[in-house]
Formats: sequence, C-alpha cells, structure tokens
Amino acid sequence: MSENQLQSIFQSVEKVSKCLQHHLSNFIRPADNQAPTYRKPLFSLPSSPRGGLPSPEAVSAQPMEILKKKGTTAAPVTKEELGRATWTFLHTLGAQYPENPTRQQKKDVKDLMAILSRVYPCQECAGHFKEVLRANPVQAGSHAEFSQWLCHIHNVVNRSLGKAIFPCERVDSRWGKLDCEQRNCDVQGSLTIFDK
Ligand SMILES: Cc1cc2nc3c(=O)[nH]c(=O)nc-3n(C[C@H](O)[C@H](O)[C@H](O)COP(=O)(O)OP(=O)(O)OC[C@H]3O[C@@H](n4cnc5c(N)ncnc54)[C@H](O)[C@@H]3O)c2cc1C
Repeated sequence: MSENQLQSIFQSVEKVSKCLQHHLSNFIRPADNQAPTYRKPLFSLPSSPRGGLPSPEAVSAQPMEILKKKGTTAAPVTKEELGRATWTFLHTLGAQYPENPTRQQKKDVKDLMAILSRVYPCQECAGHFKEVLRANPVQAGSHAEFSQWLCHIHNVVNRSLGKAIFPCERVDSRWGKLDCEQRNCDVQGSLTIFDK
C-alpha cells in the first residue's frame, strides 16, 4: 500500500474521530468552573515525521489522558451504593412489569433473579440472595404479584441486616413507573398468556 493511500485512510479516520470527540464531549463534561482541557480529536494526524502516521503510544494514551485531565478516575463503589442502585433497578422493573406478562416476560424475570444471585458483584450478598430465592421462589404472574414479591424479598434482606421493614402496601407509591415521554418506556404485556 502506498504512503498516499495510507495518508488518505488516516485522514478518514481522523474525520470519524473528530465526530466521536464531539459526541463524547456530551458525556465527559468539565466541571462548570473548569475550562475545557482537551479539544484534540481522539485520533489525529501529528505534524511530525513518520509519513503522517501517529505513534501507537500517542493513540493508546489519549483516552486515559482524557480521563486524567477530567479528574474522572473511578473511585470504588461501596456495597451500600451498589445495593441501592440494584434495588432501584429491581423495584423500577417491578413498577414497569405489565399486568398481563407474556410467558417470555415471566421466564425472563425468573432467569434474571437466578443470574443476579450468581453474578451480583458482592460475593457475600450473592450467596445470601441465593438462599433468599430458594426460600422465596420468584412470583411474577402479574404486576401486583411481582412488585409485592420484590418488596417481600427486599424486606427479607432488610431484616437480616437489622434494617426497618418497609410496608409493602406502599410499594407502588414509593416506586413509580419510569418517567418517559408519552410512556415510551412502558413494557408491553400480552392480552392472553398464550401470545408467546
Ligand atoms: C440482591 C441484594 C442482596 C443484598 N445482600 C446484602 C448482604 O447480604 N449484605 C449486605 O451488607 N448488603 C446487602 N445488600 C445491600 C443492602 O440491601 C442495601 O442496599 C444497602 O445496605 C443500602 O441500604 P439502604 O438502607 O440505603 O437502603 P436499601 O435497602 O438499598 O433500599 C433503598 C430504598 O428502597 C426503599 N425500600 C426499602 N425496603 C424496601 C422494600 N422492602 N420494598 C420496596 N422498597 C424498599 C427505601 O426507600 C430505601 O431507601 C444487598 C442488595 C441486593 C440488591
């Protein structure tokens, strides 16, 4: 391949990179009081020799450079933060769960709980959750059944941690449906259980 062809390929990549950079800047914003620190494309042609080719080090170092400059190096997540985020996910799933779930939807939430009890990224919690599921098999025949079951198992975990028991009759007022324009996020249930 000639040097001109290579040059043309890298120019195309640079264009895509600039476009990506523009989109990424929507996700990695500097704090309000900080000036933007990084405006180069993720992948750019240096004005140095090597026939216009960027060094591999320069390319691979750029994303980390962005992270360092933006001060977004990850801090460890606590067990409590992980727990709150997971319960938010699960109760929101319960709030969105349809009145008449399809067979597939019922299977999916059962599988999800089983998988969660295996891969939950806190070993002690995962082991505990496995026992909770064994003693309290998933009930997902309807919205009410599933959201009440989630409330119940959350209370089982609460009790084991010495936390207050949540009144499950209030679960629908604590955990609403996802706030989404024109209910675009609603999960559709079947009219009959034999749809799928
Ligand atoms: C599957 C799973 C297993 C876990 N196992 C362990 C474990 O073994 N050991 C451990 O230390 N931590 C465990 N955790 C984390 C623990 O449950 C808490 O999330 C964490 O201690 C933070 O508690 P919190 O008091 O902030 O509120 P959380 O218990 O996280 O609850 C968040 C919010 O949910 C609401 N809420 C509380 N109870 C209910 C309920 N029954 N129904 C509906 N809404 C409710 C309240 O408004 C509360 O503020 C587990 C989490 C999950 C998701």
